[in-house]
Parts: sequence; C-alpha cells; structure tokens
Amino acid sequence: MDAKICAALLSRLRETRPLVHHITNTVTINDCANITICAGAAPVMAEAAEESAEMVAAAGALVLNIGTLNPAQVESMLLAGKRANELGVPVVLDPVGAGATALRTEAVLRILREVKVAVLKGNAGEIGVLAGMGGKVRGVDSCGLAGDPVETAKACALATGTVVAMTDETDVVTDGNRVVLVGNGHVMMDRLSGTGCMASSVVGSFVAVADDPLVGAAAALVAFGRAGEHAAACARGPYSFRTALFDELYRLTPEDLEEEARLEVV
Ligand SMILES: Nc1ncnc2c1ncn2[C@@H]1O[C@H](COP(=O)(O)OP(=O)(O)OP(=O)(O)O)[C@@H](O)[C@H]1O
Ligand SMILES: Cc1ncsc1CCO
Ligand SMILES: [Mg+2]
Repeated sequence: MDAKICAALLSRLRETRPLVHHITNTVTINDCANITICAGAAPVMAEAAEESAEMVAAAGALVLNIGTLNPAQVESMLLAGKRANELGVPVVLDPVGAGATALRTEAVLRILREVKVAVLKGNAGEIGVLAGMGGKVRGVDSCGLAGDPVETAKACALATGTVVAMTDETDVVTDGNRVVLVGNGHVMMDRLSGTGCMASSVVGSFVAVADDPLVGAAAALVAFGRAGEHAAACARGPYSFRTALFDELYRLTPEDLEEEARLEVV
C-alpha cells in the first residue's frame, strides 16, 4: 500500500465509473450523490424494499448509512446487502450515531450479523462503541475513545470481521492485522455536517474498483483528505469550504495523489 497504488486506483475509478448504490440519510443524500460524481463514480439512491435488491445488481458497490434510519429502511438495507453478498458486490456500512441510541446500535449489529460488510467506516466514537472499548457518541458526533485508536480499530475489525476505516485527524484503516494510517485531511472537514457520510461514498467508489477493500478504503481517505487540504487553502468558512471540497476532489489527479499522499503502513 503506497501512494502509487492510490494514484492507480483513482485512474481506474475515473476510467470505469462504477455505479455506487446508496441507501442513506436524508440530511446529506445530495452531498453523497455529488461527491460520488466528483470522485469519478456514478451514484444512485434507491431504498424502497421493492427495488433495493434489484438495483444492487447493476452496482459496483453498496453504501449503507443509518444516519436517519427507520425500521423499513433497515429492512431494505438487509435485502440489498444480502443480494450484494450473493453477487460479490462490496458493502460499505456507515454506522452513523451508533452508541447514541439503542435503535442505532442494534441496527448496526443486525446488519453486521446478516450481511457480510467489506468496510465499516465510522468516526472514533462509533468505532469505539462497536469495538466494546468505550467510545462515546452524542447525536452523530464522536466524543472520543477511551483507549488507543489503533488498538480500538483493530479490535473492532476482529470483532466484526470487516475492514474498519476509523476517521479522525489521522484515519486508521485496518483488517485487524494490517494497519494503514492516513494523514491527509483538514480540521475544516470537522466543521461541516456530512463529511463522514461523504467519506463513505468516496470509500464505496474506490472499493468498487479495488481488489482489496483495505487498500480501496485507505486510498479513498487519502483522496478525500487531500481534496480537503486543497479546499481549505481557498475557503473563507465552512460553506465556501464545502463548495471547494467538491471542486477539489473533481480536480484531483492521480499525479497529485502520487506526490501528496500521506500514508503509513504500520
Ligand atoms: N481534525 C481533523 N483533521 C483532519 N481531517 C479530519 C479531521 N476531522 C475529520 N477529518 C476528516 O473528515 C472526514 C470525516 O471524518 P469525521 O470523523 O469528522 O466523520 P463524522 O464525524 O462521522 O462526520 P459526519 O457525522 O459529519 O458525517 C474524514 O475524511 C476525516 O479524515
Ligand atoms: C446531522 C445528521 N443527523 C443524522 S445524519 C446526519 C448527517 C451527518 O452524519
Ligand atoms: Mg466529524
């Protein structure tokens, strides 16, 4: 895993433009659609139980995000997720707000039991809760971890059988054995609602073209983080940053990633 691989995956993503099927929240659904396009993929949002399994057959990845979950939506997620597993379509799960309410925590645990999830992408608090290692979540925000971030992410990966992508100032991507730390990103990304959801869409886009979900997830967070760094350089505040974040991901080249990726394999 190195900068060259990130660059090669971005090239492959732009050449193949995979469909990324989302079942996601109503707060950031439009941001997720557009950040997927800026990454180089094509989004579709389809959540009715009558079509969610059918739609996934055309997709390169499925992104499940429980940000504004309700029981019917969770059933659609399970139908789509099981069909994705049958077809070999990788599933990305964003456990938004897990730990904040029992409904959220239980929905995530049920999806993890019934669907083989390739990448579990959450903030530090959410991953800490799912690892059973003392994360704290208020609303959809991380209130931090009790222990070491790398050990927490590894424990979560081993407990859930997924690649965990835990976002923070330094992102930790791990399958429980291999660990990649991603340094790209900017604190402005934490001044805007939905950058975590968008990160999941970008992870879905990269995982659709990657042979290894760990490599795909790490490359996605490098690319999204690097776009955030470029965007912060010209932003006046959160909303001009938001516009710039889309533009800078769209403008990001494989050469940028080769030169500017900050990742460490530990
Ligand atoms: N302090 C920071 N410095 C650099 N990058 C950051 C920082 N905080 C977050 N990021 C980046 O922002 C993106 C979103 O991560 P974050 O952990 O804030 O998600 P989240 O809290 O789940 O987001 P949301 O609930 O608003 O959708 C990731 O790509 C992460 O790397
Ligand atoms: C603010 C918010 N509430 C539910 S989902 C969401 C978007 C960021 O996670
Ligand atoms: Mg945040």
